[in-house]
Amino acid sequence: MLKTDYLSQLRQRNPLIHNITNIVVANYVANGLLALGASPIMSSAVEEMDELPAICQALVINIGTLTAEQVKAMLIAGKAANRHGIPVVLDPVGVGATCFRQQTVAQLLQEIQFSAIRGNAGEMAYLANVNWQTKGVDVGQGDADLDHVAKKIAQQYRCTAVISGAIDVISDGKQLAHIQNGTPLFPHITGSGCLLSAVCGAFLAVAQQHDFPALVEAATAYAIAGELAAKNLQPQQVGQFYTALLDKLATLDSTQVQQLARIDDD
Ligand SMILES: Nc1ncnc2c1ncn2[C@@H]1O[C@H](COP(=O)(O)OP(=O)(O)O)[C@@H](O)[C@H]1O
Ligand SMILES: Cc1ncsc1CCOP(=O)(O)O
Ligand SMILES: [Mg+2]
Repeated sequence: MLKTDYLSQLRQRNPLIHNITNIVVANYVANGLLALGASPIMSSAVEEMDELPAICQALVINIGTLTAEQVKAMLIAGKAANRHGIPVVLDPVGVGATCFRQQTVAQLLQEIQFSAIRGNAGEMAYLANVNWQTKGVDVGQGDADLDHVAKKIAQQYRCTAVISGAIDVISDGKQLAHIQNGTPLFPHITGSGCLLSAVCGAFLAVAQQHDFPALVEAATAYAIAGELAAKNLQPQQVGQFYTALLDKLATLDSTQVQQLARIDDD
């Protein structure tokens, strides 16, 4: 049962969301945030990383196509965001794939306080040091206890962990929520997880530190937008889904989200 309506506040307040993200999805994420009612700025120039957190309401750090220059930018921006008290989201894209990603994520987690970490089960199992067969940036294979993984990450990094998948698992280290909404079409477009991480940032931007309920609503609203976008589409109509998701993010309303939400919260 969803009792919050941060979506309406997001639409009213149009929060400015700073994204340090990857070259694969930047345009799609910007359009997805705009459709939802937020205002995106995509930037990773070290020259402006100290200034942006003063005018933004959240920062989203995504390591998808990481460079040494971007690492510097992420550290400056993340620390400045902490000083300004704005929420920071980490999307550890493909963290298990290379040493560079592993070392960078370890440093980011060491030096920046994140409000949320959002990844697929492969990425989050890696962060929890739990066995999983990762596959690049995709989810890979495994049978880990994702409730344990989410709680462990949330406790270890004093944040809220969002593990996306057929069932999203969200925990603040104590509470747990399982979101059944979504569509199998999601994993067939690139950027679906990166956009979810940015949507998490937009909801945190208006949540006044009520992170857990805001992230439950963010993941539920996003999954429902996908469900509605996938209606009447064939499994191979991935291009239609890609654009229909933007349309549904633009037209989604809180009543729909509350009516269609399928959440088991413990
Ligand atoms: N098999 C699935 N069935 C339904 N929804 C899914 C499935 N896999 C992922 N999703 C949804 O897709 C969105 C992106 O998550 P995911 O694909 O896990 O991220 P990533 O692209 O980082 O791997 C989330 O809203 C998640 O709930
Ligand atoms: C394919 C790819 N390679 C580096 S980043 C990226 C996009 C990943 O996007 P998502 O995690 O949302 O699927
Ligand atoms: Mg991803």
